[in-house]
Amino acid sequence: MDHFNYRNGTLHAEDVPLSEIASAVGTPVYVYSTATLRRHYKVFTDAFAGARASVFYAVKANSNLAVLKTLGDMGAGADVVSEGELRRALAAGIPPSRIVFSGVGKTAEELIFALDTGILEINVESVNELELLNTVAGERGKVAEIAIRVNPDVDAKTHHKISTGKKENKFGIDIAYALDIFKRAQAMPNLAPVTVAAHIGSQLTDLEPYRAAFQRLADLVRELRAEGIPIHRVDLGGGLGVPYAGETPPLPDAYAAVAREIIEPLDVEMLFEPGRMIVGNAGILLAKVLFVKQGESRRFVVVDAAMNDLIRPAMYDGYHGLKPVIERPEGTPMSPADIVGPICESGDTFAKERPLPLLNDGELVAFTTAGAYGAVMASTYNSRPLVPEVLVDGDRFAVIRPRQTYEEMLGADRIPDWLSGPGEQAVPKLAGMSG
Ligand SMILES: Cc1ncc(COP(=O)(O)O)c(C=O)c1O
Ligand SMILES: N[C@@H](CCCC[NH3+])C(=O)O
Repeated sequence: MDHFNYRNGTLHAEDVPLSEIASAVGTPVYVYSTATLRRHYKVFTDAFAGARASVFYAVKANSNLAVLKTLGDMGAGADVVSEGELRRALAAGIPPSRIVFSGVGKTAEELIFALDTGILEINVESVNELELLNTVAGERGKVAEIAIRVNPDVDAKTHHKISTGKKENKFGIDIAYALDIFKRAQAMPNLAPVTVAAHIGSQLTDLEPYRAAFQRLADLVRELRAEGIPIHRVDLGGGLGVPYAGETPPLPDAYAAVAREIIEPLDVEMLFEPGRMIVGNAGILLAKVLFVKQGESRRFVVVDAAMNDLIRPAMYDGYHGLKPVIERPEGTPMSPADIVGPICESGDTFAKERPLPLLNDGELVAFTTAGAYGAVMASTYNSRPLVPEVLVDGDRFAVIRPRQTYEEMLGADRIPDWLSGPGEQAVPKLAGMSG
């Protein structure tokens, strides 16, 4: 359930007409609903009521500070995957004790920053990382509590680009090596391996892969304990899917029931890292139709948003619903249309042959379920400035990230002296050219 609904014939975010946001901020613009954010966080945490469970929101899904603060104020922790995300979580007021650091390739600088910050734990994903962390922790006179992320070799049955728990994926330590590697970690003077972690993929719509993975983790915990390694937390990752196109992902209650059934008997604290499930439906991308172009065989609707603003359709063939901001009466005839952006690539297509009502030049449309992996994956490809983000709360809204200006975008580049010296022409020489 979200809070983007038609009221008086026009699409609203909570109590604010989207047309009002477009007039104030322009398009394209991401719009998020506080009520949906809060609702989804609550539904997820309620599913674990009475359990020893904590939620570490996966910052990568939407890292805007206002979004982090909204969730952090409700008690959410943060799962971060870079120093940048760690700094964001801290800036939003999330205490270090509620932060975990995942990721397959952390730098020494990032590990040091995490240690100095005193976060809850670092999720280690390779032997080399164990050694590096042991060294840097030793240099700082610390014993770091760590999780070891294992790869349980389970097929998450999701898009291959976002599946992370199969042997052929780069993530975690093969579960077959886990016992040995936990023992090595245990023997390192500056590490305390206390957590078994896994994350098998994103946008899961089936509980069975979770069941299989959790079972393997539970077996591993028993094995580790039998070897004297005192595991007291299990980090079960994130990945719960959302309905983009009529999928019926498991509800948090059903997901929680599986986790509780398999993990609770171990008497450990359960850590969860949901991202998309919390923010996906809490955001839309509001855009304007520039031109409707009738080709010989296709109707193209060219909008002012593009793949640089929302890359999911181009990258994962991701589906996002499209709603005209002005509601159409029931029974309005539909005909297929391709929704495309202005970028010079055919991949800049949001939807192909999507049944849609007639759309008019200049009218507003909303791409739905764009709160997760939308703004965070934006780029300035084709020198299109990053689009703004707006947060709605009831009948008020605030710009939580302004539109990048052309000055900011161009000002980030530097022209070296040798191109801009007096009397020189700023034409780079081809490699290998003399003179
Ligand atoms: C380690 C880790 N935790 C949590 C998540 C959050 O995933 P999702 O947004 O699918 O819940 C991800 C991304 O898939 C991840 O890599
Ligand atoms: N970016 C992906 C999800 C990646 C999950 C990262 N762990 C998507 O939009 O579906």
